[in-house]
Amino acid sequence: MALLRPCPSIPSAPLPLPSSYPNSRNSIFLVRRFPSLVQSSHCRRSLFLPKATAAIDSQATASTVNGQDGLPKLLLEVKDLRAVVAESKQEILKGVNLVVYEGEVHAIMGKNGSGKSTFSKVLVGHPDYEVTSGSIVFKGENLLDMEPEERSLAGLFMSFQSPVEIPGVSNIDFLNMAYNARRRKLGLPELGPIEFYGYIAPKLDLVNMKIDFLNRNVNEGFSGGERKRNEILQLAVLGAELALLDEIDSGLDVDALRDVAKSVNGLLTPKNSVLMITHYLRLLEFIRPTYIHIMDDGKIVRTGDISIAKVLEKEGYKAISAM
Ligand SMILES: Nc1ncnc2c1ncn2[C@@H]1O[C@H](COP(=O)(O)OP(=O)(O)OP(=O)(O)O)[C@@H](O)[C@H]1O
Repeated sequence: MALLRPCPSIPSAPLPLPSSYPNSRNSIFLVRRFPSLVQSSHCRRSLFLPKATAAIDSQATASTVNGQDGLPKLLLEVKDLRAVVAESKQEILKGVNLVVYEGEVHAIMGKNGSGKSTFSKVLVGHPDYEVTSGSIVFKGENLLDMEPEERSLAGLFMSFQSPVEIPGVSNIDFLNMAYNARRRKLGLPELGPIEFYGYIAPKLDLVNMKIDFLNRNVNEGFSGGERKRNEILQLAVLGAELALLDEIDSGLDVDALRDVAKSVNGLLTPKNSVLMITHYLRLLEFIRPTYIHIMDDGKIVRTGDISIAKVLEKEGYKAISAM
């Protein structure tokens, strides 16, 4: 809660979200992840000006990664990770091991219910799950010691399988606050609404989104494809070192899939990494993974290259277990 800032015009509690709201636990999680956003964005709602100004160059991503010896740096190391559903104590992750270096693209595939989404949610600190043993080290720091918001500020980004709506918070305010939270963490000055508009406007082209989406409330009334594009816009704005993309291909038509994949490829640099969850080869043909992992019953049971996905597409998971 270190970033919680007072806003004179609204009460200090986070936005009330109706308990019947679809994905309301995820919404609450989002609010917990960025407690400062919701409050501050109320203060700034009226400040958005629809005219572009000069683009502001972001230093947010570049300054946190180094690599003096020229070798790729270890970004994420997960060792024997076990996790249970917090409420029922049912074990979902049963000893996950994974190593991600900067510049790599990893894909996790696996049958429905094998634990893929749970794994990515545990990485970002979703409160539905408790880690019972194992370790997660991100950029040399113990991720399990960090609050969800700290993880995000440290450079971890997650796009949800079903991106949530945030009623009453405009997209541009949300993104401006999230971006400024990251800049504060990096010791950089915050961007005001006009400067931020200059920063974000060129990124809309990258995800092929119309400008009016910025003034709409976060994901409210967005189609499935628009939500996915909006997630990638968030990623483009925040510039994460490790992006966890959970089924960004689901519900996309073929053109939208190509657009979203192109946007993700446009964000890849030798210094950042992507961990994507998918069921389909078609995404992996657009975003070529360095490694493909197969998850089964809460563990990674196979790791290989694109040929694994090809076998899977043709012959199903039985063929993988026989390999
Ligand atoms: N919060 C929860 N409460 C109860 N059960 C849960 C919870 N989260 C996950 N599970 C269970 O854990 C198992 C793994 O779920 P998870 O969503 O991680 O699977 P997945 O591999 O991502 O599946 P899919 O491919 O269908 O998206 C499932 O049996 C699911 O029902």
